Amino acid sequence: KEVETQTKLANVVVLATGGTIAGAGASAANSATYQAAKVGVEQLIAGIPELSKLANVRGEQVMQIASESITNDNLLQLGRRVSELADSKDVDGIVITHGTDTLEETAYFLNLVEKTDKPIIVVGSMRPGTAMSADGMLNLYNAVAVASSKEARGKGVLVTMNDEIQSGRDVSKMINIKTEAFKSPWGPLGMVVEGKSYWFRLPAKRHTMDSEFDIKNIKSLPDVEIAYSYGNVDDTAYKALAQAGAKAIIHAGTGNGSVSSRVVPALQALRKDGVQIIRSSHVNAGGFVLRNAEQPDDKYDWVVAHDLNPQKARILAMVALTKTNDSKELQRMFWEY
Ligand SMILES: NC(=O)C[C@H](N)C(=O)O
Repeated sequence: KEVETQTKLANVVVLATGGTIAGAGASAANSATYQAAKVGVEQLIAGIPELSKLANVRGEQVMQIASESITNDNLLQLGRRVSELADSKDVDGIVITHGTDTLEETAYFLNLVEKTDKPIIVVGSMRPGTAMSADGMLNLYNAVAVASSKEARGKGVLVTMNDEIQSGRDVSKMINIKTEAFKSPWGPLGMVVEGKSYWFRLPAKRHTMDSEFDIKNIKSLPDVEIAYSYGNVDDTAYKALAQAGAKAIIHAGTGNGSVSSRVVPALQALRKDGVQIIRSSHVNAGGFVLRNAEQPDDKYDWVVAHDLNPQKARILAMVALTKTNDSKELQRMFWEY
């Protein structure tokens, strides 16, 4: 009996959303020119017969889109379905196939709002399945392997790309033309090799079970927008975004989230009008914005995004604003998550 329970395969659901992992090109030479979101989840699963040795796998097509087109409503729809499945007794782990362009945003969103310690793995590919040396098959195999493992429980939402297990909070797409596209400034949590996971570190930030956010209590997400900074920038974009209704503006700043002197007065005025100003950095290998460095955040009542890049800062700001509009509370959340 004991042997029987030990060898019982986990039940893993693959939720498919589209992306290049479901992409198809005209020829095997097309690694970069193809259409994303073409292949259905049943075909993806059927293409990897070895999955049946890892887990009892079933698929669900939640949507079929390229991830650059994901909306807040799509995020909520996916988040709710993940939550329903996580609550179900006959589901042990969940894999989400996703386009890589916004994979880091979805993974972080789920990491914040899913109240479960069951493994949730988000996975994509850099090449369509029709291409030579396509990476989707192995990435998905690895995702199912991690989703069906007991060791992956309680580690927050994870991403399996290029044999690495990354924290969904930390990981970002750093380059768009290589299969080693996904990196975290703080390193991967582990490796997955031939269906077995090897762990090296744990996430330190609050997530899933330890999060104060719950998808079940989120009806809609507020409008949070990003304005990109560079030399010669002016305040046009910031003002336009606020006028269009943004509740918070993520300043995708240079360096330490620094703000051009041409923009500072507009941001001070917008904050006085109630818009939250959140300073992040768009430096490539990962920013690290410190409070009251470069700008007097205490004086202006601005928030800093810590090490979150602008697109991840937008996700946390949206989720946080469903609970509070107090800038001190927002700052606490930016340190803790
Ligand atoms: N590699 C990819 O998946 C890119 C694609 N544009 C997507 O995010 O859906």
